[in-house]
Amino acid sequence: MPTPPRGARPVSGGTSALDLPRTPTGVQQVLHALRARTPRRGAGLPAEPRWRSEFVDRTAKGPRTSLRAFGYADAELGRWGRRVDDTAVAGPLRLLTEEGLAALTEVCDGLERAAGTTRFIATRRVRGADLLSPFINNMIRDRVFLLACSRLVGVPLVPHPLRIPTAQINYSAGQGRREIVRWHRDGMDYVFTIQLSGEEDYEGGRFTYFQGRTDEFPGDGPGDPRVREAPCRERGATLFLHGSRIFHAVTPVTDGRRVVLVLSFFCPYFARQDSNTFWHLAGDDGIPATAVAWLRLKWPVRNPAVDFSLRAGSPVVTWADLDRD
Ligand SMILES: O=C(O)CCC(=O)C(=O)O
Ligand SMILES: [Fe+2]
Repeated sequence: MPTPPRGARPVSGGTSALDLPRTPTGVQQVLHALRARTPRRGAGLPAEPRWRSEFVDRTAKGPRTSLRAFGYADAELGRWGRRVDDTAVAGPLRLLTEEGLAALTEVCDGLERAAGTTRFIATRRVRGADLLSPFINNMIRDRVFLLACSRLVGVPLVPHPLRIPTAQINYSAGQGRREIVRWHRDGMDYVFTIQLSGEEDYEGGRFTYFQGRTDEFPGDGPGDPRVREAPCRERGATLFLHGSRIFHAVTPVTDGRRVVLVLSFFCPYFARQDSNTFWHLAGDDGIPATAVAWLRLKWPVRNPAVDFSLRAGSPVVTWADLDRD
């Protein structure tokens, strides 16, 4: 059995996490795509603070677990020369300073009024938050921020060129509807979550993942010891997950309010391995918006680092940039 990442512990409540529903597949997934609409663009959003590069904590460091510990074989890992794409989980850690975190929280609170629901994976959320917020846009396209993220994962990262799923804010409240994140794996390979509320703000809402290969999920069924909780309930806690290779879910928020920013990145050098499928994306955003984004992702390139950075509206990040100055 693979060893749990440092700091991870079996999910509290034991078997209950595996009872969460799973994201629809097959015909149900196509039905979601037909019903989904392009995310709304809200007018009249509140003024927000300005992003500053100094908000990045350049000393950010934290525990790291390899995809091998999830049962993936060497031959299944992406490679570019001697570099290997093998980070499964990194963190939790703090990526932003206290001041940066306060500013980001203010921005995401202000965007809540633009939140919609699709019930495909998560309930209430804002997709394409960087298309609404100059702060989030400048943050995820800031070279200092991108270098910090790239170094934590060990591969060059730029914002995902699909754009709509690049920056997403999940809001869950303990009243009324049962707000959960179903068991799923992301279409995205490189996903960071930043907690914008702390454990004092809500009950439940535990980030849960399956420490095994995706084709082994749901493993031995309820009570599988590979279902683990990531210890990231502190405000500001940032967790990297190789989203497409790890099943994960969030248990229901039963009281209070939980807000999480989910950022998806892309490694230009591994563009061919990008795990998104058309229908997974269309289930969230509808077919017309996905068709346009899909072309942006799949059109052939000459220099991956340069071309995909242009497509993502980002500064270029190369392998050489991973080595500290
Ligand atoms: O809300 C969270 O903590 C993570 C949600 C998630 O996995 C997702 O939106 O893909
Ligand atoms: Fe996810």
